[in-house]
Amino acid sequence: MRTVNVNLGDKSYDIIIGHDLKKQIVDFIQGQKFSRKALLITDTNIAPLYGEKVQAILNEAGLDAKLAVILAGEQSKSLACAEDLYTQAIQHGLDRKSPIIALGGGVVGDLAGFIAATFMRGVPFIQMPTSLLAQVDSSVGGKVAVNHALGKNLIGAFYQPKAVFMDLDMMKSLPKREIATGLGEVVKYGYIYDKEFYEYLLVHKDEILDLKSEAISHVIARSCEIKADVVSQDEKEAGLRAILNFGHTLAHAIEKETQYKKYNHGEAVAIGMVGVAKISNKLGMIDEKIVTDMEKLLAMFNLPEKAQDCSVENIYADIFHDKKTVNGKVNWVLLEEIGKVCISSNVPEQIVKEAIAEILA
Ligand SMILES: NC(=O)c1ccc[n+]([C@@H]2O[C@H](COP(=O)([O-])OP(=O)(O)OC[C@H]3O[C@@H](n4cnc5c(N)ncnc54)[C@H](O)[C@@H]3O)[C@@H](O)[C@H]2O)c1
Ligand SMILES: O=C(O)C(=O)C[C@@H](O)[C@H](O)[C@H](O)COP(=O)(O)O
Ligand SMILES: [Zn+2]
Repeated sequence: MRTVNVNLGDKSYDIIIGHDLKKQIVDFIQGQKFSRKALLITDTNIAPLYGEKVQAILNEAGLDAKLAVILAGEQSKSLACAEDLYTQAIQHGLDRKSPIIALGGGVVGDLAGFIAATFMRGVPFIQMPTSLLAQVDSSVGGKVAVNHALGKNLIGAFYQPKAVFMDLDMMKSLPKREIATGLGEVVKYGYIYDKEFYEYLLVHKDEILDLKSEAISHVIARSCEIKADVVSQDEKEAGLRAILNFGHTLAHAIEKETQYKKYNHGEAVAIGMVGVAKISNKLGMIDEKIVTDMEKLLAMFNLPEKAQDCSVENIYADIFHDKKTVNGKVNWVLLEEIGKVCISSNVPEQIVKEAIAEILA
């Protein structure tokens, strides 16, 4: 078992990574002053696999947790779905000290966290991520949100969980495509922060894809350490935290333009990273070889480098809804070298449009 701490003063919390975390979960909950009524939010794929098992653990810890099951998929990250969950929380009798527990991938985590942040102006929140993407990224750092028709994650908050419990055994039921999507965010950490980690990914790619225990737990723990390190320095994205958005300006536009159906988030991030690497190359910041090596690494992890069914004009229009856009200027996270990025709002329109054209199939 490994523990990574997210150091945020009185909002600090632990990420517990391991197998069979029943004891850790029970001990943690019994050490809190939670009310008995709780809401365990999960989705239609995860409920039959782990819903009752986790409900029983919560019960053993003294909670009366109602299992609330949302439809699996990005479409559920909506205000309509949030409204239904508020109703279930009220009907089950939750109060201000009642915990909300997210058992699922990033969709469940972002949505449940949004409910926890807003229900009764904020109730305790616990993350139990079940997808690789959620374990390496979305369950850590406190970004919670739902989507708006005009863009991704536009309605949300920064709301930290009280604890994150990652059961590595849950990875066994994860479809292969979801492993790849998680690896999209993992690759991101190498490029933005840690060249050694990037090299580890290259050397150990087969063990990672086969979910070999040592390799996958290192990948998850190192990803959490990097994210915790960044978030601890800049919880609310005043500056540094924007590096975690590497590739996301284009990714979110691609997801929206394809109605969140064609590309998973991590796949869109892969394409978006190629896009910003191309922009960085066109600006003379990096050699073309870094871009082609990135394409090769992503392909090794079964990730796409080009997006279908999008137009340059639509993607270009969407990027202005990005949360890093200020006064009509997009703040781009650009690559300086492997392991180092910088932020720049000074990228000519022509270069952006050329790069977008090159990542569209
Ligand atoms: N808050 C953040 O910091 C942050 C970071 C990255 C991504 N995100 C968000 O996360 C979402 C993507 O997360 P995701 O990739 O986990 O998607 P997801 O939640 O849709 O999960 C992917 C699929 O895998 C299934 N699944 C999850 N765990 C499983 C398991 N153990 N066994 C079998 N099936 C399982 C789900 O039911 C779903 O069908 C996006 O909305 C993205 O914007 C948020
Ligand atoms: O935690 C962060 O900060 C991130 O940017 C992590 C991203 O992987 C994640 O997709 C995030 O939700 C995107 O943030 P947003 O502010 O662009 O919605
Ligand atoms: Zn992301």
